[in-house]
Amino acid sequence: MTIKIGTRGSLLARTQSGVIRDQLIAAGHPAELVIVKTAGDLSAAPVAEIGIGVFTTAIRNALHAGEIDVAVHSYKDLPTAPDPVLRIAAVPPREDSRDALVASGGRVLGELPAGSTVGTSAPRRVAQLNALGLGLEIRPLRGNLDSRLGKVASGELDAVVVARAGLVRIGRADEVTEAFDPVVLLPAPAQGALAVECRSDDAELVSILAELDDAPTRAAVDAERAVLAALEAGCTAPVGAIAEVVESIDDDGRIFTELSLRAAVAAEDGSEVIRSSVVGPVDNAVALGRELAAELLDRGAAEVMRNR
Ligand SMILES: NCc1[nH]cc(CCC(=O)O)c1CC(=O)O
Repeated sequence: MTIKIGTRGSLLARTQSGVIRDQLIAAGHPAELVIVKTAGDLSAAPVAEIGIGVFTTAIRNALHAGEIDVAVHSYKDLPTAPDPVLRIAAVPPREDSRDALVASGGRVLGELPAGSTVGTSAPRRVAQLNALGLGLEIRPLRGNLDSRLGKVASGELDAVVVARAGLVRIGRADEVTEAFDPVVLLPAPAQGALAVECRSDDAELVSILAELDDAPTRAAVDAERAVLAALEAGCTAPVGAIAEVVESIDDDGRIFTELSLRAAVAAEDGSEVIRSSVVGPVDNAVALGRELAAELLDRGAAEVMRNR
């Protein structure tokens, strides 16, 4: 039986699903891509208007209906609420999680004069860019990566901000003029990671896909998404989070691994940013995320997010 992998039709989606297909084939499991159209492909409206799950609902429906066996999602596009009959059977090793600037003339952010136009529709990016106080003119931006980059090439915009992982996957990482340190721009929870999903009752596929799982990546995205879920915020919320498995040394000089998690909530006009961080056991990722969210809420995160 050939494993049917459902994917969106964009170059990015086909490329990242193609990598999973090739890995399955290499492991001796015949597999093929099936293109599924999603609401996010049919509308150019901002994601905040079309709603959470615009890129993933149609693909999940195809999985429910048995039209496909596996779905490959950009993890950050998935709603935080788990699907009762589906399972994320693998989270492969993460690509670069950082946001990236693509500016004309090879410029970095600090070289853009006040009044420069920067395209992005993600409230999280808008909020954090505004908070830098550089006087940038933020312009709405949607569509596939190719058309976004085209707006810089054509001179319509001075720059755009996109996920670096997307450009790496489609072979255009060389167009990045600055990759933002998370201190400047905290990425979306799970940015740069993939979620490989199948029906939970498909035991054979669950175990085949488990081979593609990367435990440190899974721990990191679990923590980041726990922050988002506990803030009751979706993928369009002005919430950034990044977790990394780091090495620490205990009192006896022994090296051990821990999960380091940072998160930020920002008002869309950039007037307020609340940041916090926590370090804890890798096997406690979700609890760590909830702990950090509770601290952000204590410090007024709900108020800041409402201020949009
Ligand atoms: N919201 C759309 C989306 N979903 C995943 C990626 C990029 C790849 C990734 O983060 O894994 C993008 C584009 C972007 O944010 O620039």
